[in-house]
Amino acid sequence: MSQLKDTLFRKIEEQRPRVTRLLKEYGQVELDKVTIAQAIGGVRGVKCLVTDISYLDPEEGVRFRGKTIPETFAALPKVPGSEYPYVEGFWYFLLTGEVPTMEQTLEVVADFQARRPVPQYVFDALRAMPRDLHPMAMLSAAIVVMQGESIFAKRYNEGMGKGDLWDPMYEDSCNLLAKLPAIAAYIYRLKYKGDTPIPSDPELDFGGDFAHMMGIAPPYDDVARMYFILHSDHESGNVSAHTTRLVASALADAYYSLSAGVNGLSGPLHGLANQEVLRWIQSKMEKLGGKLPTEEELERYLWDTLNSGQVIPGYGHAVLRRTDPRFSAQMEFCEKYLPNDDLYRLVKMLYKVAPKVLQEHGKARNPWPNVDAQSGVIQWHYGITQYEYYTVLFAVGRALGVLANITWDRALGYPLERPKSITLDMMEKTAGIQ
Ligand SMILES: CC(=O)SCCNC(=O)CCNC(=O)[C@H](O)C(C)(C)COP(=O)(O)OP(=O)(O)OC[C@H]1O[C@@H](n2cnc3c(N)ncnc32)[C@H](O)[C@@H]1OP(=O)(O)O
Ligand SMILES: O=C([O-])CC(=O)C(=O)O
Repeated sequence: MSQLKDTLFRKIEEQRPRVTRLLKEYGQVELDKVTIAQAIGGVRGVKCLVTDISYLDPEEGVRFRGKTIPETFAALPKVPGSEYPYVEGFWYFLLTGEVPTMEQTLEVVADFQARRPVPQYVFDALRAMPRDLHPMAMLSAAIVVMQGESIFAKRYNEGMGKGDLWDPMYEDSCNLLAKLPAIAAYIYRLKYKGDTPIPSDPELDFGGDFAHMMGIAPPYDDVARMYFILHSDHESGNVSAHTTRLVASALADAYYSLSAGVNGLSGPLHGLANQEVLRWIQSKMEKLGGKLPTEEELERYLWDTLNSGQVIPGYGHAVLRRTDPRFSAQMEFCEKYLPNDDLYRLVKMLYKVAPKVLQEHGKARNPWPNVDAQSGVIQWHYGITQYEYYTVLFAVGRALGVLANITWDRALGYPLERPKSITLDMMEKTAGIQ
């Protein structure tokens, strides 16, 4: 058994009695109450999910396994000559909560390299799709088309007991993760680079190989590592994480579950917002003949967008109540590597103007930027100007978090998710209206 799997199993055995005790001795303790506004309003704020992979504090932002973003970057082993950690070491950390040594990290790197080859039929399937299909639809289809590879589904059909299902879920998760960079890069080169895929370099790490297959020179390898880690997890109530987990709760395998989660990420209020930010900015610049808007022009554009009933993409959040630290982490990167980039200057101007406008508008509970307000700019700078592709990058990162979550869900024996619904009549009766 690998050191990662061994450590994971030890951690699982530590956590199982905690769940059993909570259920048996404290199962009736109330965690929360649900109001009518919450039931109608997307279950906002109701504490009814459990995960240890990450936690989102409204003021502080996300912590992965208890560590803030800067703490996470500082703690994990770095790729030699790079400023950012191995994605593989981060996977070890997300799964186990332990910071791996360099040796443990390199074991995962080698394990992922061995799992990396993508079945030819995935590429054939991608080639058979309409070339103008959205890259998120291509990614979701490429993931689900591999469902026949699922070890989880095989073991389940062979009658494997519930308590052991975490093992094939872990195996499927590692297999899927290791293949995602090649699939994502293939989609990019097929759609936007004249059908010129670049084969994987078996010596490279997850982020390095992705940059290589995209055909983009360093420091894009570090951009990829940073990007995948930043987008990985945001506790389990967000649409992509929750969808993945919900589907997996019916004991669907990782291929079905991740494909479903990727579909959820494709909504413009969720992961697609990063493409929308660029689309929104570009549309203004086109109207100005390619010029950057002034602060006044930008403010007017913000009001025009709001007055036409649309949202300002990249701003607001269902949980956060301050600037997203993932936005700040990317801003730090921009300050260092692309301080004079026009688009970055515009994003900074937007950061100055938009919160004021949103506050004055008075609807959004959080007028501050989220991760999506910043991430497209970096990609654009390194040549990925096809903004409809940005959510694919988000999805590769998000796979780390959601696959860690569903592995743990099976380890802790969490059951089928099935909240109760009521009718409007019943709700009115409860409210004393009828
Ligand atoms: C990775 C991620 O998923 S991060 C989020 C990415 N999404 C975006 O950036 C899209 C723009 N933002 C939004 O649409 C929202 O802020 C969401 C979807 C992220 C959160 O939604 P909610 O939790 O419902 O936010 P909130 O409680 O603040 O909403 C209250 C009102 O303010 C509006 N509002 C919230 N954010 C914005 C915004 N950026 N621009 C305009 N209006 C907004 C909501 O649409 C809602 O209006 P309504 O009462 O007419 O329905
Ligand atoms: O937490 C959320 O609801 C949305 C988000 O930022 C993410 O999933 O990364």
